Amino acid sequence: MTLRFLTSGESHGRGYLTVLEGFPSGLAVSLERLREELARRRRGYGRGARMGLERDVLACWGGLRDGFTTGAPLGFVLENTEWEQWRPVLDPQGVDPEQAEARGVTRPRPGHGDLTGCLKYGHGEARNALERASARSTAAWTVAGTVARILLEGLGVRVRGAVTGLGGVEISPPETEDQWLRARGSELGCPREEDEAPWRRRVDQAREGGQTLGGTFLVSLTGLPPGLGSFAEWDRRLDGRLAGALMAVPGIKGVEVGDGFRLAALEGGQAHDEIFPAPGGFCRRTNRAGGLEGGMTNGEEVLLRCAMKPIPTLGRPLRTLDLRTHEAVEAQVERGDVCAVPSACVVAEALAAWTMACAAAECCGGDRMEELAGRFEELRERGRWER
Ligand SMILES: Cc1cc2nc3c(=O)[nH]c(=O)nc-3n(C[C@H](O)[C@H](O)[C@H](O)COP(=O)(O)O)c2cc1C
Ligand SMILES: C=C(O[C@@H]1CC(C(=O)O)=C[C@@H](OP(=O)(O)O)[C@H]1O)C(=O)O
Repeated sequence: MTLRFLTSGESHGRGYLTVLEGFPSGLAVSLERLREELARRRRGYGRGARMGLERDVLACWGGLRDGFTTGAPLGFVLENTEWEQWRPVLDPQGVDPEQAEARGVTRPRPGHGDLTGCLKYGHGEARNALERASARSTAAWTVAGTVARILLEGLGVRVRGAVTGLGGVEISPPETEDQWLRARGSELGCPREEDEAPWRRRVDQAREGGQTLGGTFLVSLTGLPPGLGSFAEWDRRLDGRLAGALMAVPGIKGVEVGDGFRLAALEGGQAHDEIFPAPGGFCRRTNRAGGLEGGMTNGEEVLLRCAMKPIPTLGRPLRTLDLRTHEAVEAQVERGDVCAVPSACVVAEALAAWTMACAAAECCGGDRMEELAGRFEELRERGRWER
């Protein structure tokens, strides 16, 4: 069994549809929980005006009855509350030509999908491209990922995230459970209060200069048994699948597993996590591998670090070409975010959860949650190896 999801929708369109398939019956899914993660995804000092104007209005279309999955495909609708204003520009059956022209984007923004989207799909201006390239779609992904996260929680697996750098101001990763918890609730995704003020100053400084920022964040998954994923084929390797999922978050340019790039400079004797006997089994004293060896979970914490590039829409625009006149111009200035790293972290948590839930479902199968949970527990037992 595998899980899959598809979405349809545009950034300023009517909203997003998300259809999820392959979930077992009997999983308790609370819409409030989905709304909580959607609210987290909107967070962040440095997000633009739109976050204040709009709400994520979520409804379930199918697959849930009285709070439990039935085994049927799950459908969710996320309405865009600004749709009526945009209808003349984006109506599926007849737009107002004047309004569509006025909202055309002919000066593509370097760093966004505008130019290549036009070339690829044959559009004369970038409205169609940016509507689907926009990270607004990550709200729909967050819905799917949160259902996966709820499934993982039912198996005793936890997913956490924390921001570790904004605009070059790096901080140390969370060290305690309280710091992870603080990061979860903080609008900056920040594990420690004292680290927030320098980040806010950095965002203010960028905004005043018409600039934007990127940053770094961590995603952690704990409570995993050894043996999810496989080395049997390249596309079953879980490190590749997780990195691919996180790399798909708009703006992410780097993903590191465990000590990642730092391992390259070490000798083997310093780089690997030695295995020691422990009462009833074995243990590790380090986790440089980030919980993944041979394309499989090894039972340690899975730790992934992502780097996000600065937002491409700048108040002080970059040089580009006009798609109609081919003259050198400045890129289109749209309202936008100065920094979206804390939001991207929530999306990455959701996609990491999705990928891990797929691996769990593939490994343990089952039409009912109790079957999946039972087999997952067997895997855990096996992994204990009398630990
Ligand atoms: C939550 C979130 C919000 C974003 N907000 C904006 C924005 O307001 N303006 C913008 O130009 N890019 C924004 N981006 C980044 C673009 O979506 C991204 O840079 C673009 O899709 C190209 O990324 P890629 O080259 O990694 O695919 C945002 C990204 C995320 C994850
Ligand atoms: C709407 C969201 O993010 C949007 C992602 C985005 C982009 O270009 O990726 C551009 C901005 O939209 P607009 O140009 O309409 O202001 C963000 O607000 C969201 O996260 O819900």
